Amino acid sequence: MSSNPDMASVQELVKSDPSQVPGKFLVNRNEEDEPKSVLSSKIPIIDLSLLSRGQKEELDKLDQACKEWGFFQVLNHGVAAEVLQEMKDATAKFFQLPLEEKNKIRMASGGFEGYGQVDGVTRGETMDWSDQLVLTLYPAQYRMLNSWPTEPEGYKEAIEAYSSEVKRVGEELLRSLSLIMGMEKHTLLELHKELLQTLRVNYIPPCSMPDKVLGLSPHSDASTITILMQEDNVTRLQIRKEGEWVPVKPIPNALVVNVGDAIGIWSNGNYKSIEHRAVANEGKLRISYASFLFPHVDVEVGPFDHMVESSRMYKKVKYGDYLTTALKNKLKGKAHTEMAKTGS
Ligand SMILES: O=C(O)CCC(=O)C(=O)O
Ligand SMILES: [Fe+2]
Repeated sequence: MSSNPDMASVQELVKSDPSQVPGKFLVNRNEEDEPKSVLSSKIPIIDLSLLSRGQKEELDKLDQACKEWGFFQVLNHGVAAEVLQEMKDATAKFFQLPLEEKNKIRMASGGFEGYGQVDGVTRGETMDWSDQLVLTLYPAQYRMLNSWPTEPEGYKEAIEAYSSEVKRVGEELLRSLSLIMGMEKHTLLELHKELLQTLRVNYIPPCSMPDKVLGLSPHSDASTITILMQEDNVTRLQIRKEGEWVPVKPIPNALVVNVGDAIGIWSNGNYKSIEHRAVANEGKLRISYASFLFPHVDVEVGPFDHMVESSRMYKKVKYGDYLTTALKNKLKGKAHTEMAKTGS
């Protein structure tokens, strides 16, 4: 992801002329590409409090969810509703600030943090119908504080409060994942050397031609896991299940979790890091909050021997190299995963 400082934000574009959709945003979407909602209600729901107690049935459910879906919604995660709400309220206020104000923390060209857009046009690709705010949260010493919003008042604190809760939930999930992957509770976390956490806020404005654009192009996440907060009552996230797009209907106060590529590789593909995308809609703005948890760049990620049944689907890759490839291939389906495949 890189950002062109001269490019107006999608939000500004809509503000100046809601009927206008420049060609660089137009994508070809055909009939098969349209979502089928029949499977929506089947997306697994996991109770974190049961996982934390080590309840066998819930762990089995998590195992199934990772194998069959790679996506699940988490309830009883213990994050206070106010913490979620304050994050949403402060973020809404941030995006309402004038462009000059948001531009104070504009993502540098070729950089990854701050306020900006996913710019694919320079690579001959279409652009996503969204603006972003990207920040590194943990380890705290990696924070680039000059990319952090100084307004609205209390936003930094809201981000911090929300993210420290996401970290707790993430670590809890990684302990359960470690168990269902046949290891000690702490093994997976230890393998990370350092657990990194980045936040991407996705701002998808309404669009007069919602079927002709994508809020976020199809991609799988390069992370270990991703923890996503959606808005209630706005369904925009779709996940690819057996070739079909399945909408993920928000459950109030639930967190959506997906298996990222690192777990996909460690589990030799037993756990699915699946493609997902976000669509726009004519009437309503939608903001989402994706927290990516991932290992230190020096960590070698390869299939665990005990999870390889017949053939090894992936080779060992240095996570930093993998991440760089993923960032360069930004949101191009699963193209970036090729580098870790055996035979590549
Ligand atoms: O907006 C969403 O629901 C999905 C966000 C996402 O996939 C991402 O930021 O990687
Ligand atoms: Fe994603």
